[in-house]
Amino acid sequence: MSDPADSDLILVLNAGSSSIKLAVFDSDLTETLTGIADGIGGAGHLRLGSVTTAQNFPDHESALQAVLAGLEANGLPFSRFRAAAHRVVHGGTELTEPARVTPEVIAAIDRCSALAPLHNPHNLAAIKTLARLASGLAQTATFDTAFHATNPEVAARYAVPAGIEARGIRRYGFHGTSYASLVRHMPDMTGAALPTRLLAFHLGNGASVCAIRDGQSVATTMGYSPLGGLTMGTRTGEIDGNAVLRLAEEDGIVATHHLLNKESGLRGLSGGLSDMRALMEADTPETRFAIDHFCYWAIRHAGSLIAAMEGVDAVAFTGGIGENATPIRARIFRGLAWLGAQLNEEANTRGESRLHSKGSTITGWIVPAQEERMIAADALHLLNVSPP
Ligand SMILES: Nc1ncnc2c1ncn2[C@@H]1O[C@H](COP(=O)(O)OP(=O)(O)O)[C@@H](O)[C@H]1O
Ligand SMILES: CC(=O)OP(=O)(O)O
Ligand SMILES: [Mg+2]
Repeated sequence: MSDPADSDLILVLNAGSSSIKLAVFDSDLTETLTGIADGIGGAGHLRLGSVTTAQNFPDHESALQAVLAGLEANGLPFSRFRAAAHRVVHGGTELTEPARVTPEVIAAIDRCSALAPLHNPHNLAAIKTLARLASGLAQTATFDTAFHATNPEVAARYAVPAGIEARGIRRYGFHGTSYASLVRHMPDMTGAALPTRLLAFHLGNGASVCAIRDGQSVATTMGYSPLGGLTMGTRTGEIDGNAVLRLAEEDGIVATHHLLNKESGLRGLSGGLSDMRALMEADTPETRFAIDHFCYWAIRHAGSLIAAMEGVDAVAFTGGIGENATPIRARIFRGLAWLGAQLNEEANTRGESRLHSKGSTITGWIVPAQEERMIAADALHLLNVSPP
């Protein structure tokens, strides 16, 4: 047994569709290491701290094995960790709070796998692999859906009969870990209380917008799965159900699933590129249209969410695009000019956290996504409340 004083670190794992992000935190929530294994499914990379090596990752299992071997090589064997804390994308209606991983929680996550097919199976695989390789290690899970459990029923329900709703066909919403961390950290950043009506844009590969009233989610753009709402890197966003039915009938369910989740969105519109930085650099008519589509739908959905919270006091941008894609952020903020939003162009170009100009009736902010820190904080809370 290692000295418990040596095993005070939290390992956070965020297993996505093609990457596994990791972060290590100490008991003061200081981040001591970050890394990523990406390109899963082919030729990939493992980055730990500032060191990147090219590696082949045929599947998630091999990527996770490489992550764990890399941690060990960096003096971080399992015995140094107090817990492994996971981002789990879909918690359904059963898992609306962070949880210690137990056989019952694993079974509940499994039941949600069909609802988030690009994410949950990988989240679960990481949990099961760690349970096998480090059976004594405590594990916790933080659910992306949990933050939206406060949505009123009228926002969460689809207009389907009760029997269909009872089968779990409802709007859950995602990126909740990111929105929860935004709510927690924004007052420290701005030096003011959290705005009453906050419109938060999480713009990454997956993208969504959330209406946050008094710190609680009241509406969001994603629905039953992370496919709905905004135009995304490879996902359609909103699409008519009958169009989906026709595609499934003509092309089959597997091909339609792949099309909607992996070949659409920016990739579909641009003819191949899903990465916003690459799209901006390419600057062709197709990539320009794809970017127009992304911004138009972000603004149009924003209008719906603003109506749901009866106005807006502040706008926050987070995620890889929200934090870094200067012209995209500018277009979306300018898209709210009809409400009195005025961008400070220089501040936006410099990537400053405060984006609005003096006369703006709505404040605008960049708030870096801190999903991993949130997940580690949840784990520490769970461990301290109910130690193993
Ligand atoms: N400097 C940048 N300029 C424009 N886009 C950027 C920049 N940095 C990152 N991005 C974009 O952010 C997106 C990835 O966001 P991220 O939040 O990391 O995604 P995810 O966590 O969903 O995989 C990509 O489209 C990427 O091109
Ligand atoms: C829920 C979701 O879309 O997550 P990501 O943006 O990481 O793909
Ligand atoms: Mg993300």
